[in-house]
Amino acid sequence: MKTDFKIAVLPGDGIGPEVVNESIKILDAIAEAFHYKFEFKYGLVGAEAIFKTGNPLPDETLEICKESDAVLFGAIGDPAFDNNPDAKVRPEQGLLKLRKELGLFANIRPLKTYNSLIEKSPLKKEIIEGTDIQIFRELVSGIYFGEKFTDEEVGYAYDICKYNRDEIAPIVHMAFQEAQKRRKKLTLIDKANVLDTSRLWRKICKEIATEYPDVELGFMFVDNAAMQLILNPKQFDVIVTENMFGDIISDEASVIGGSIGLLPSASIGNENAMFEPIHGSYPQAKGKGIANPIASILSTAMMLDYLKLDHAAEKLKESVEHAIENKYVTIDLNAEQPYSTDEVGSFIADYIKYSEKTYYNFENVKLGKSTIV
Ligand SMILES: NC(=O)C1=CN([C@@H]2O[C@H](COP(=O)(O)OP(=O)(O)OC[C@H]3O[C@@H](n4cnc5c(N)ncnc54)[C@H](O)[C@@H]3O)[C@@H](O)[C@H]2O)C=CC1
Ligand SMILES: CC(C)CC(=O)C(=O)O
Ligand SMILES: [Mg+2]
Repeated sequence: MKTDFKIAVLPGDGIGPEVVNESIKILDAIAEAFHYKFEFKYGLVGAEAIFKTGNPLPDETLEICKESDAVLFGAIGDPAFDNNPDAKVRPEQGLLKLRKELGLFANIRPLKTYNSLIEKSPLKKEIIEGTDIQIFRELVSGIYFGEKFTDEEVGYAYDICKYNRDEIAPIVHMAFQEAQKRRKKLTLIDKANVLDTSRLWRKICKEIATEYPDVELGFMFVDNAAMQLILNPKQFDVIVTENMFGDIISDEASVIGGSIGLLPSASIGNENAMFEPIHGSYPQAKGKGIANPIASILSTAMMLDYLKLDHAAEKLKESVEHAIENKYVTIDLNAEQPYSTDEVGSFIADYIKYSEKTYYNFENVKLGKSTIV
């Protein structure tokens, strides 16, 4: 079994470095508890990379990612660019190019509720309790990657949305396969009453559905889906959707869980994989130690799953649940007694180390083997 892993670490901008730092702390704890070795190689991306090199995705960063077993990504984005519509080079271009170059066609965004956080959501308890959704967002095509044009003088611009079968079918298969492992319900969210691209998605979904007869396939227009997600989220099991709709509805859906700072994601390709919170660089919080690190930490758990370190991934998810159940959370989830980004990360890391050692001791005593710790 492989025990040594090369991890590319791209902290990025704003709160990116702070939350990724907690993920590294967690991986150090996992390495100690499970006897794995993680070798970290850091790369520049986003605004930080533009400031230092003029390029939002330097070649060296891409190389580091391609040579790694997995990529851990923080967030990019900076007000210097958000407030300047004339900027020709932008941090977001670095992230988009990275996803494209690594072929990360499927962005998987799980969403669930935690019993101790139910009251944190502005939505009613009976509506959200027990919500468990997997959003499969297409990540390297669609309007974010189509041809663009701006004529500032006349005030004219466009962004083209294009899809072809090869860009749609792989993620649809993935979503069907996930639904088969779960409650066997897949919903395509689209705008097929208006968009040709959406009609193509529907056609391909219907064709592929014949290969998964045990899964119930449904369709919903994105405007209705935006409403249904907060009116009745439990009707959804697995959602599959195009790039921009997936981006928007997943931020909306994060309200169900209580904070966007909880939502992780895995961006999967045929040869590479990257793990990133769904949130952005939250520049207002930069350096204040208030950012919720759990989205990054749960993205790390998804990375451990991807690396087939199942026991470590389970332990990490259990440790996060333990922190949440004990209200060891940041200000977005507990304004009365908030813990800092660093304190939440350390609490989770310590739980991994302590409880894993206890676990091994217990097992060894039971099985009569020599003690590992
Ligand atoms: N994947 C990425 O790197 C993304 C980057 N961005 C970039 O991030 C910058 C800021 O964009 P916004 O639209 O403000 O989105 P954002 O996700 O950074 O922040 C929106 C709001 O979500 C909350 N939030 C976000 N992360 C949180 C965390 N870890 N803990 C607690 N609360 C958290 C805050 O209330 C914040 O005001 C922009 O430059 C944007 O382009 C936006 C989305 C994704
Ligand atoms: C900043 C965008 C490129 C990405 C985004 O909002 C996301 O992936 O959630
Ligand atoms: Mg987004």
